[in-house]
Amino acid sequence: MTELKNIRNFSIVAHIDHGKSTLADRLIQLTGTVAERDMKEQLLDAMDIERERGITIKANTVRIEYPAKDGETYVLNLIDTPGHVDFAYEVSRSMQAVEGSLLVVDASQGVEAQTLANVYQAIDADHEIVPVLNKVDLPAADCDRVAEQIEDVIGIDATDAVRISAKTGIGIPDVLEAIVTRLPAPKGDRDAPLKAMLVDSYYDAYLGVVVIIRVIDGVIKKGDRIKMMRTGGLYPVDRLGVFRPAMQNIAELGPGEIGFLTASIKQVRDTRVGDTITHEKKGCTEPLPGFKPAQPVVFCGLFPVDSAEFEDLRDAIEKLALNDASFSYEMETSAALGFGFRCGFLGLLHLEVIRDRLEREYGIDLITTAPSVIYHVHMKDGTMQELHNPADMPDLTYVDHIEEPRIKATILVPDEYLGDVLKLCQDRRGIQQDLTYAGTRAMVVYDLPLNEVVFDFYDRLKSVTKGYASFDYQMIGYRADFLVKMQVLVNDEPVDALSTMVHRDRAEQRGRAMCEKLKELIPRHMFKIPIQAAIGGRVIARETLSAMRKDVTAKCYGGDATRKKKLLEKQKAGKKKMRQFGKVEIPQQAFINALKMDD
Ligand SMILES: Nc1nc2c(ncn2[C@@H]2O[C@H](COP(=O)(O)OP(=O)(O)OP(=O)(O)O)[C@@H](O)[C@H]2O)c(=O)[nH]1
Repeated sequence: MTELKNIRNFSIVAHIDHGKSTLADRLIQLTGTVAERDMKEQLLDAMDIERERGITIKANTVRIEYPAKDGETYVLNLIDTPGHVDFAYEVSRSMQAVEGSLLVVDASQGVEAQTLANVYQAIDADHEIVPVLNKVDLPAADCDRVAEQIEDVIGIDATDAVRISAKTGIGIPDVLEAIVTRLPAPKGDRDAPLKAMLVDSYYDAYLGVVVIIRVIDGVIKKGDRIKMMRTGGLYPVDRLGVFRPAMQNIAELGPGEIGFLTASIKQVRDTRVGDTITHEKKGCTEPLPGFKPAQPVVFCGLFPVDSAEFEDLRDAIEKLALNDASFSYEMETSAALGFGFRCGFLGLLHLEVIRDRLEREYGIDLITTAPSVIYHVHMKDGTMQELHNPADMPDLTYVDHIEEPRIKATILVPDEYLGDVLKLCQDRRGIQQDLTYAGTRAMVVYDLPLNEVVFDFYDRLKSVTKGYASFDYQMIGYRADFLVKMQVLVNDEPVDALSTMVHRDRAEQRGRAMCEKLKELIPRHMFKIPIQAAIGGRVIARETLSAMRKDVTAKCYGGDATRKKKLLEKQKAGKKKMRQFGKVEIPQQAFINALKMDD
């Protein structure tokens, strides 16, 4: 066990491509955690395993031993954090598990959108922050300007920013010294009852569920019987260890330490990020504050393009769910799409990640239906139903009112794009709460319906701001509004998968846009296809996709007029038949693209 004063726990925050992974590799290499000649092999190994098992190894924590200039040897624990708003809760938990952050900024680029979102999380967690200017080897690097920018925009002192090149190795020893001298040691009480935070967990094919923990107080040993305070689960600790970065067993973990345990836990679902782990007997009484169970907020249907692949899809979804507690699913059938699953996600990125993995790793072509949020449908008899799928909307005569989830969205944007951002938020039924400036960046806070954000808000925001806006949100609760279910009828048949909930005032506009889009997206058939949007029984928008005309008379060179007429009549009858029974083929991308609004 390491003494508290010789431990430093930290994370690295950075914008994509600013060099976070390269720096982490360098730190590991320089401290001999991995012998030089093993370096490549080690990293490759991990990737192979990842590929082989078809899972992402989530545990990106590593323990480094560093003999500092003061003659003492320090244990440095690095925790990697996911970098997207969907995982904001996971990020905030990992941030709680460490005392400091390295803020890596590319000295040739400067502070960018994600730098801000991530660094504010670190500030919220009361971290000591060491700014690191990376890529000083590049001719375009301008450390003084970027240091000034960090001070202006983020408001932290950057006079002592460490200047490095993670690529060539310049300055890496200074980073290690800065970690030891500028970040605080953790606090904790060895003699208090065990209190540890569950930071993360993942499924390993050989070891089962591996749980990453940060010990706050007390000591955990192999063989101890532990209790998860939120879920109530009781387990004996089979194995205790640290990542260096390969797994290494260890006899005990004390206050301030970060490591992993395995305890015959069957599924990742049985572990909850942010839970408090203590001893079954003589445990601590108060769990750690701030625990929030992962709650899916965005739902959509996933259907196989080829219905024969339904069983494969089921297998794949079950496998993914084992490793992801925040993802939920249940079977669903749709008249248009057959058998599939209604799945719940933490947000849109999460949805995309899962969909991508199903397609790429499991080779299943999918139809994704319109994402939806959970509505609260208040019935006239005083009861409330949660609506996850617009297709399940109860009969309106029994409905009193409908509430929708709202979010508080914080957007940081260079001021030249502010106008576009305000317009976008306004278009999405946003209510402005705040507008302030930090340097040349504006920070706007909006109260927005989640419904208006789940679809393509983030894409639109990125496109109107050329990628310079950062966006973060939190749920703030439910509020009633005039919401209706809009159905889409293709060839007079309602297509459930295209049903959406919309605000009544926007329904016509949305309906029209959707019908126009579908007209472009559905290929012509041999018959005429009406495409309609309707609320209840009332059609509010309509387009007609004209038929592909097959000229049956073309073959009758000359010939007499009656024969031509006969043939045309036959064709008409045939068309009628098809119109009646005809099945319209709606291409896969139509389900998603029809909903993209061009504002
Ligand atoms: N010239 C130069 N290139 C660097 C330096 N550090 C990193 N790079 C390069 O920058 C690119 C991004 O580096 P990564 O370490 O993958 O960045 P990251 O922040 O981890 O990016 P993500 O993993 O995508 O979040 C890579 O091509 C690196 O080789 C540096 O000091 N100098």
